[in-house]
Amino acid sequence: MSFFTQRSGELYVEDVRLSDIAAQYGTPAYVYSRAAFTQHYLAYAQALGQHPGMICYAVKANSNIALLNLLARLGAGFDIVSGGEMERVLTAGGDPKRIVFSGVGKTAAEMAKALQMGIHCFNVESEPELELLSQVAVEQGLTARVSLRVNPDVDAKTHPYISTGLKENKFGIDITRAPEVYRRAAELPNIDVQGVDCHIGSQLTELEPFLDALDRLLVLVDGLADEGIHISHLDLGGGLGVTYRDEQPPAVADYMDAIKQKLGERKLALMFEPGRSIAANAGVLLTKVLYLKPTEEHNFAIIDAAMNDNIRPALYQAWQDIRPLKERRGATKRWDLVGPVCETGDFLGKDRELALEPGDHLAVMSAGAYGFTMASNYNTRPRACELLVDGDQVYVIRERENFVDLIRGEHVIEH
Ligand SMILES: Cc1ncc(COP(=O)(O)O)c(C=O)c1O
Ligand SMILES: N[C@@H](CCCC[NH3+])C(=O)O
Repeated sequence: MSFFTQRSGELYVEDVRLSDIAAQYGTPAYVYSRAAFTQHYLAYAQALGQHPGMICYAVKANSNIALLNLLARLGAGFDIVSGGEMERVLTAGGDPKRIVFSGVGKTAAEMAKALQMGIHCFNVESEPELELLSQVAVEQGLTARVSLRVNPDVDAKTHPYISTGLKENKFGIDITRAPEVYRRAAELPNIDVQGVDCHIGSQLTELEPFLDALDRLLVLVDGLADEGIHISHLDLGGGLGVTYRDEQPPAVADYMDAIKQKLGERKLALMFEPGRSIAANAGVLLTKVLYLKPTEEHNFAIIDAAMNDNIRPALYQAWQDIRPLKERRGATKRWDLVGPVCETGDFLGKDRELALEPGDHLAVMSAGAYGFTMASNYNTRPRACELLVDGDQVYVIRERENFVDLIRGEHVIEH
C-alpha cells in the first residue's frame, strides 16, 4: 500500500496535499510518511516473527533522528557504519544493545565508544580490524562480540557501484579464508565470536543471489561447528530492492521464509540490515520548475532541486519517477529535468513526458533512502528541509540550512 496517492488530480502524502506543503515550507523539501516507514519496518518485524533475531535498520539510508526515534519506538535495532551514526542512534533514543557496527574503516576511537556503549555486535571486515578490536577491547577491559563479514563472491545482479559481495569488492573477508580468520578470532583476547555476517549488495530484485550466499555461509557455519567454533547468529544482506519503476522485488515475508527454510535444524538467530526497503518509498523530494528552456537538442526544465539534493541519478543513472503535484491539462513534451548546479551530470530525470509551466511543483518519488543522507552543499547550496507527515499533521524534522550553517567553522586568515 502506498501512502502517496493521487486524489482528484492532486498528489497527497497520507492526508496532506503535497502542494500545500510546497507552498508553506518551500522547495526543495524532503517529505516522509510516518505510516509508510512504520509499515515497511513492521513487514520485517512480522516476517521475523518468533524466530530469534533482530531487524537492524541501516541508518545510512536515512538518518534523520526523528525517523530513528520512530523506529526505536517500534523496537528496531540499528546497523551503523560510523561513530556519527552511533551518536545519532543514541540521540534518537535507540538501544545500544540493539546496534550492529559494520564498515571497513572503523577507528580505534569508534571501537572504544561502541564497546563502552555495549553494542550488540561488531561486523568485522578484515584481519587487521580484528586485531585492533581485540587490542582496544583489552585496553577497555571489555569484550567485543563479533561477526566476521564474509565475502561470498556472489553476483548480486545489481548496479556495480552498489554490489558488495564480489571478490573484487572492498567489503568483507574472502569466504575461502574465513575459517582461518575465525580460528584466529577464537584465540584473540576479549573477542567473543558470535556470528557470520554477509552483505552482497543493495537493490536486489531476485531471491537467488541471497540464497546462493546463504548456502555458502551454512557450509562455513557447519565447518566451524566441526572445529568447535559455534556460531549463534547470521546477519544477512544485501538489501531487498524496491520498485522505482517496474522492478518486482520479492516480498519481505517470502524472502524471510525462504531463508528460514534453508536453516533447517540449525539453531541460528537471524539479523537483517534493511535500509532502502524501509525508507525509499516512504519519502519524496519536492521541487519547483524555475525555467523552461527548450533547445534544438533537448527540452530542459530547470528545477530548484539538484544533484546536491539527490545524487542518485548522477551517480548511478538511477531512475526515479517524477510526478506533478497538480496534474495540468494541455500538451505534454519530453523534458530533461535539470538542476541549477554547474555540472552536465546535474539531472534528476531525462526524457520525462510532462505538461509543465514555470512555477509548477513536482515530486521526485522514492526519495526516502539515500536522498538526504547523500546530499551535499556543492555550489554552496543549503541542504533541503525534511518534513514528516503523520495523518493530517506536518512536522519539521530538519530545518532548511541557511548561509550561516554553510560557513560554520570556516575562518579567514588575518594576513
Ligand atoms: C553492510 C550493509 N548493511 C546494510 C546496508 C543497507 O542496504 P539496503 O539499503 O540495500 O537495504 C548496506 C548497503 O548496501 C550495507 O553495505
Ligand atoms: N547509495 C546507494 C546504495 C548504497 C548502499 C550502501 N552500501 C543508492 O542510492 O542506491
